[in-house]
Amino acid sequence: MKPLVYIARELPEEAAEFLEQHCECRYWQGPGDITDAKLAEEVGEAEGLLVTGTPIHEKVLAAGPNLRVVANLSAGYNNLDLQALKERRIVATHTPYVLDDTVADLAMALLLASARRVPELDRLVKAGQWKKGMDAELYGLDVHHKRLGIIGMGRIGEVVARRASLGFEMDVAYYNRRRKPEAEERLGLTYCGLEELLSTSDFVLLLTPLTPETRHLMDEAQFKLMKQNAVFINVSRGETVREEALVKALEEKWIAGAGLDVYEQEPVSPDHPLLRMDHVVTLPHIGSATAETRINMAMSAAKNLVNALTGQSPLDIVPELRPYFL
Ligand SMILES: NC(=O)C1=CN([C@@H]2O[C@H](COP(=O)(O)OP(=O)(O)OC[C@H]3O[C@@H](n4cnc5c(N)ncnc54)[C@H](O)[C@@H]3O)[C@@H](O)[C@H]2O)C=CC1
Ligand SMILES: O=C(O)C(=O)CO
Repeated sequence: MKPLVYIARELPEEAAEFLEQHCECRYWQGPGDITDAKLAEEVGEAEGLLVTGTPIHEKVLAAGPNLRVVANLSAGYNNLDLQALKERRIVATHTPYVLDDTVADLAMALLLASARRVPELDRLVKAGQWKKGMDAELYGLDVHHKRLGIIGMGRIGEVVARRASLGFEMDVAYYNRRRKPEAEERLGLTYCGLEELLSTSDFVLLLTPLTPETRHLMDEAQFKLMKQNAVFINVSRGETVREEALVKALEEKWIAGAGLDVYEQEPVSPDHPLLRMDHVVTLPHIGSATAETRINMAMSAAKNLVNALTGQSPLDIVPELRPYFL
């Protein structure tokens, strides 16, 4: 008999077909995105769950007595209560590596768009406001040969660093939980403390996971350290930044601008002050959202789910749970 799995989101055809071959699949039918409360109602006898971002905590796990695996269709897994999973001996997986290039491209796109004011000037042209001779107040900032400070030099951080260093000849500095001498050598990176990184970088890119240590890592004190002509880019999770502090930093011109893919509340409220600022580029959490990469991520999550249910070791067990399942 095939194991029963509950799929809490839409999947590309390839991944759905693969899962159907190996599992009996039940799907969330909507409306809208599933909530943790709804998931607790739906899980029933399922042995496996496939989710993106839905909070998975004790109440959800307790509602599914047969659960053996939670496959998270994303690289970040801050939606998972790891302690509850560990106590119930339920393995959890994520989808690293397959999205690194795509997310790094998006980080560079945000950096370039913010520095060269691409969305703002696009709006100006389309509004028929292009006058001959460009006002100096619309000039942007150079990217090439500037200093990029990356906070969180992991898989994606390294791919961004390669683009910035080799492509744009930027001077790349980084701050990380641990130093990476091999990457320093290969990519010409400079390691520095957080304060030094913030006070010397022209662009600051946040790329850490969301954890209790990184929650509100960027607060008033950190924005105050940044240079007045520096730009802040966030591609990690919204809650790594105290948004109120970012708004203040932008309103009071402690920094020159920001490029954001993620927010404390998603979708961000339409009346959020950040959306009224021309010097802020806002994207709707699309770091990995290309057709090709979303298929690869879905296949990765599906294979992890099937492996776990058929007694093979899943490839991408979240690091904190590996010691208990490998
Ligand atoms: N905007 C988007 O669509 C996407 C966002 N992400 C976010 O990016 C994050 C990073 O992804 P990866 O590079 O794959 O993860 P990773 O685990 O390879 O890298 C994270 C790095 O952050 C460092 N780090 C962790 N805590 C830290 C701390 N307190 N201080 C300094 N450094 C710390 C780690 O040592 C590691 O080097 C994900 O956890 C996710 O939240 C990932 C993919 C897409
Ligand atoms: O993978 C992730 O962590 C995302 O945020 C979406 O791709």
